[in-house]
Amino acid sequence: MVEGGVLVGKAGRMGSASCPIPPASTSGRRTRWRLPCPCVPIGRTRAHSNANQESGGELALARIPYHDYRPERYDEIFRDKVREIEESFGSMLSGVEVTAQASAPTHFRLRCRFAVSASVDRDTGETRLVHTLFDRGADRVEVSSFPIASRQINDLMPRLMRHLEGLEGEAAAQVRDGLDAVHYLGTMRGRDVVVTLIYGRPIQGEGWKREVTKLAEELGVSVVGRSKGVKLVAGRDYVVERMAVGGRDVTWKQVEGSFSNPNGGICKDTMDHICELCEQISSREGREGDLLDLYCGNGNYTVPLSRLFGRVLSVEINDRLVEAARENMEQNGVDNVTLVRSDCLKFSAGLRARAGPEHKCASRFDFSTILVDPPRAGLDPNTLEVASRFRNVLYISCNADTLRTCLRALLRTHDLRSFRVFDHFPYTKYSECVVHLERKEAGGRANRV
Ligand SMILES: C[S@@+](CC[C@H](N)C(=O)[O-])C[C@H]1O[C@@H](n2cnc3c(N)ncnc32)[C@H](O)[C@@H]1O
Repeated sequence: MVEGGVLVGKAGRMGSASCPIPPASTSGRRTRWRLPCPCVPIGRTRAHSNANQESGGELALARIPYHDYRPERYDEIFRDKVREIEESFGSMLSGVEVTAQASAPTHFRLRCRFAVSASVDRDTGETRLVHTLFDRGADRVEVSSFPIASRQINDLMPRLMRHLEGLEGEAAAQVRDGLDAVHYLGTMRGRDVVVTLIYGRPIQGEGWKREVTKLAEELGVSVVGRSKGVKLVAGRDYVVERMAVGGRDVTWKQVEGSFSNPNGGICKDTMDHICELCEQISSREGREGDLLDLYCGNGNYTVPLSRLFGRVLSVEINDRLVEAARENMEQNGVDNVTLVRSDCLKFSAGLRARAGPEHKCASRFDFSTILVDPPRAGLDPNTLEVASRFRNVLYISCNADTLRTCLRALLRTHDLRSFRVFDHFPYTKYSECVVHLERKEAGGRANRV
């Protein structure tokens, strides 16, 4: 996957005992480079020297995500992934056709993280800044291009490094020195990008901002600087995504440093699919029930779904995401959503016990459907019990293992209606599964929570 990936040595700090390259002057133009540095110069890589043991580069690539990047075999890799998922769910899927949504095989990621390393060219002696990937304690692998990332990010990567290399004096001291890592957050359309520079030393407000503003203007991006306990912003600390979902335009803000879906195209496909399921639910039931929306993040699903339900109660724990969700509702003219900042574990415990402020809040709704999009750990027992009372359960899962456990529990009260696999994370073992379950005695029991 790491096209032209070159092993550049163990992650180390310049001047540290583990690093043989001193923080030396490289030329009159560039003075000191105070960066985490590679121990093995480009061109003399450990991968090459180990070539007789392992095929070049694979030793290190195996430890980083997406090591299985083979776009020419994408269809086959995805088919295998879907087959494995189907097999692992076994009889739970009986009577239901599993459908699958493939990703674009390249340029699908809208957020990426890299370490930054200094690398000395063996031939010219020039010090270059490079993006690297590594797992804790493992060798760093130089990334010369990153074809799983969007074209926009690929275009920015070398421009950012060349800009940083060219800094001198105060600008170099403020912006380049002590830079450990760089994160990119982009969008499907437009050129909205936030670049986050992560430092291993304190950054100072005015000086850093002055120098970084020039960089931001030249590259046409926003820049966030982070060091321990400090966050500085030149421009904006969010991007605005725009998409047509379920035939309507929606826009939403995705904040730097908080969760957003990495694969924009597949995120849109997932949204379209969930809107379709909800349209089927409301046309079948002939009424607009309410929606309980747990783990709502920045409200990217909430916005398009809000028009398909009478009212929506959405819960999210992260302050910044709740704030972004609030703005996203406003921006899209949504006025039937109640947003609650709360821990879903606590919220569900209150609903299960039918007591406390959570129960009081929820009892004002007439729910037909619950949508859950939890982290990899899946649903806790309280949420599972609460979900079992709903006529319709829509479960978005990024971990087939925890989904399997939860599905086993839910199938006691519900029938599986649909199961669709979305390849949010091509070339990894992970994918997103969207499952629709309907209560066995549908229409019989009210969904009072
Ligand atoms: C897989 S993300 C889904 C977010 C959103 N649906 C989206 O697609 O962007 C899971 C979300 O759950 C939130 N979260 C994690 N643990 C939580 C908890 N205990 N209570 C409430 N929200 C939680 C995270 O902040 C994150 O926004």
